[in-house]
Amino acid sequence: MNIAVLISGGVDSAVVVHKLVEEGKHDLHLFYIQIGMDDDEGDCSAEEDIEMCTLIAKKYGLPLDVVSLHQEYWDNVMDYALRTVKAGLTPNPDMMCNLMIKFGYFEQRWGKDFDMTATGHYATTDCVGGIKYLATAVDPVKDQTDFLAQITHEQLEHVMFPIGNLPKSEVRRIAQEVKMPNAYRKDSQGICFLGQINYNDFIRRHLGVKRGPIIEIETGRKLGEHNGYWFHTIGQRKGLGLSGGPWYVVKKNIADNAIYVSNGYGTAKQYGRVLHLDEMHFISGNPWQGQEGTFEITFKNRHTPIFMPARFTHLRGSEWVIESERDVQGIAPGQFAVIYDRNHHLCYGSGVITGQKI
Ligand SMILES: Nc1ncnc2c1ncn2[C@@H]1O[C@H](COP(=O)(O)OP(=O)(O)OP(=O)(O)O)[C@@H](O)[C@H]1O
Repeated sequence: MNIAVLISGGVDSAVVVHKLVEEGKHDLHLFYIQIGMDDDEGDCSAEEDIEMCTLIAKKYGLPLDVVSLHQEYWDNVMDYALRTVKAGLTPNPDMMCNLMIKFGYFEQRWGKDFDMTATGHYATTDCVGGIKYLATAVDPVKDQTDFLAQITHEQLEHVMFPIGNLPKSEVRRIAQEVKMPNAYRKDSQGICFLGQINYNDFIRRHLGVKRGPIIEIETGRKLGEHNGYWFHTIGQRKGLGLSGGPWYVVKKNIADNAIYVSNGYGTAKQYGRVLHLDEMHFISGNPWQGQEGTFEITFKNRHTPIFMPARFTHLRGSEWVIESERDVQGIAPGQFAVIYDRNHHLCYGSGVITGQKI
């Protein structure tokens, strides 16, 4: 098979290369996607990544192309992130990055010329009734299906995740055993390609600062001031600068730039059980097509190893409702809720959270 391998300079995608080479039956072509910062400052982390990718390509005698999707990234992913926070909602840039960059523009320009594209995402695929589904990784802590749940079926058909069936510890062990140049490199952190930049700095640069009140929701008492509702997300605790905490953001009022908070770890205002979804996207089609009623699922509304059991009901069009069996912390409109089967093996897709009723 002719395979395009997306490598980042990190250990996961390096082990993907090793595993595919080991299979001994593929022609591999490595690609590094360059994004760069939004100003034209040099990007040292990219230089280091490219150096690492070059060493990996040399080690296995494989071709490596460094391709740029700089403009596409800023025009799509970051524009989406800014529009979403400006509307008072919570974005998920990683989700959009996979949909639009790694499996979007990359596929259209380069991936399409190969039989398959391989990445180091922690995810798997499974075939049920002749249909390919996205499925969870064996390592629940590393599972990244919640960042992949917007991809299309066409994209899924063309992608493979060669390390999704390995625990992270095993991936590291392989990297050390084969003396991969990055075997001891730290895992990347942060949003997608933006590992190195501070997200708050980015928002500040584009949306500026606008002082507004922080109000205790139960009493209406003003407790302090914030620098703009766009810096705060429902369910968030950090960065409020209030004493006598913990304080959690439980509501935002965009019109008057007010943030509402509630005190204490167990504050009821922080939790909900009902999540309304719109724009529900099923990667491999609606698994309950033609069936009426309520379906048993598990779901996530944030990047966490915990899958929450729930019931899932179709309302109308692309609107669905999740009724969680347990309290859900920080239900943030704009975020995606990712839907899995009851055993959290198959990932069916995701929808955008529009609101909640407690
Ligand atoms: N700059 C890039 N160029 C090409 N592919 C990339 C790039 N960044 C990430 N990828 C691909 O997407 C996968 C998941 O990216 P993520 O940012 O989650 O990295 P990760 O899980 O730390 O993996 P790695 O250890 O390979 O960096 C990577 O394993 C790689 O296949």
